[in-house]
Amino acid sequence: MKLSILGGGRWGVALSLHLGRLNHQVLVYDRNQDIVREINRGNHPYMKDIKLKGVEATTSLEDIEHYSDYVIIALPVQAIRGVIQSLDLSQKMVISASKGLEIGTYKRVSQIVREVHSSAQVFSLSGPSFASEVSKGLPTALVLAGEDTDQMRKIRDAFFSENFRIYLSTDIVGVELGGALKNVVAIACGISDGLGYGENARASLITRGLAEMVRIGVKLGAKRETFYGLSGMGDLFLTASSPQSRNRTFGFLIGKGKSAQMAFKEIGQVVEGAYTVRAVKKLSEELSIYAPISCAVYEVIIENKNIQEVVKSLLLRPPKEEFEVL
Ligand SMILES: NC(=O)C1=CN([C@@H]2O[C@H](COP(=O)(O)OP(=O)(O)OC[C@H]3O[C@@H](n4cnc5c(N)ncnc54)[C@H](O)[C@@H]3O)[C@@H](O)[C@H]2O)C=CC1
Ligand SMILES: O=C(CO)COP(=O)(O)O
Repeated sequence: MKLSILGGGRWGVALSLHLGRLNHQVLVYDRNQDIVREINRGNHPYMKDIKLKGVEATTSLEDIEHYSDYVIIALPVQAIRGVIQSLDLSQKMVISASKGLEIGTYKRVSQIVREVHSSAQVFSLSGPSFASEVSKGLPTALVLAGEDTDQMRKIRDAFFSENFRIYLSTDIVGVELGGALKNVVAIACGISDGLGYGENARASLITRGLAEMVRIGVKLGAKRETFYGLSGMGDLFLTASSPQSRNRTFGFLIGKGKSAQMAFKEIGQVVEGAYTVRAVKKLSEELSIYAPISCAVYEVIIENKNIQEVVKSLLLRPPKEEFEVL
């Protein structure tokens, strides 16, 4: 199969290597000439010791348009609308592998794609999957969500390997929201770790953060159970507890006293939760969704409020009266 990938960052390249190993032909698009050159010369840091003939890269969106009916999106979410407006995706099968919400519109990636290209078929690939591990072919399990189950099976079969298990879901809302919302909770966990609050605090944030993700998700039309699977709890657990995560690291640096600007600079890669948090804050206000952890993250990284005071008011908020499962 031929597939194109929008985005030659860590995730786009890791996916291209996985697909290349399965003998698919892959064309990666990125605006950065240096990345495109590295991929074409086979000297990208992820390509050491891997020689694949079928993986190429381009800076031309026109090349992408003519290459394949299957287009994977692995761009930072805030860049997606701008890039796909310059492409005709109307007859394409679009697989979003990006995780986040668009600032301003609060839209999920599949909604952005459908808004720009109403007849495109859109799927979401999500779950616990650090790019560095996928690039090395280490075992990973993901969820592919969408509406057209025949097409989903076809994509699943093309991507599937013993080290890349794919489960299917028809709850694209829940799968996309799980991938987007967990990044904000991971920032909260990073802040807590950076402040030295310990593992009890982190476990509580993960668990109550999941409750918050469920509340937001259900209100937006997702199925509750989806958040207890790979694309929800699975990815939350990975991102919130691993030093490999950019979102957790971003929070960690802030907990250690750095400003958001300094933390962005130090990481030098996309930190999706730092954008998604703006959408979550607005959604929680407009839809009256109780999301104290995400709102605390917003106060620290966007409003620059005193971190100790934000944490204190988070911990001192009144106990919940109602009985809950979580
Ligand atoms: N890195 C990971 O482990 C995983 C990342 N993801 C998701 O994939 C998406 C991309 O993440 P990464 O690849 O890690 O980011 P990255 O920071 O490594 O790379 C982003 C790439 O996008 C390119 N780019 C940015 N704006 C562009 C534009 N307007 N036009 C063309 N190219 C543009 C940059 O040149 C860069 O190569 C994010 O939504 C992330 O949450 C999902 C699963 C795993
Ligand atoms: O989504 C990811 C792993 O599933 C990557 O998380 P980070 O963007 O925080 O590194």
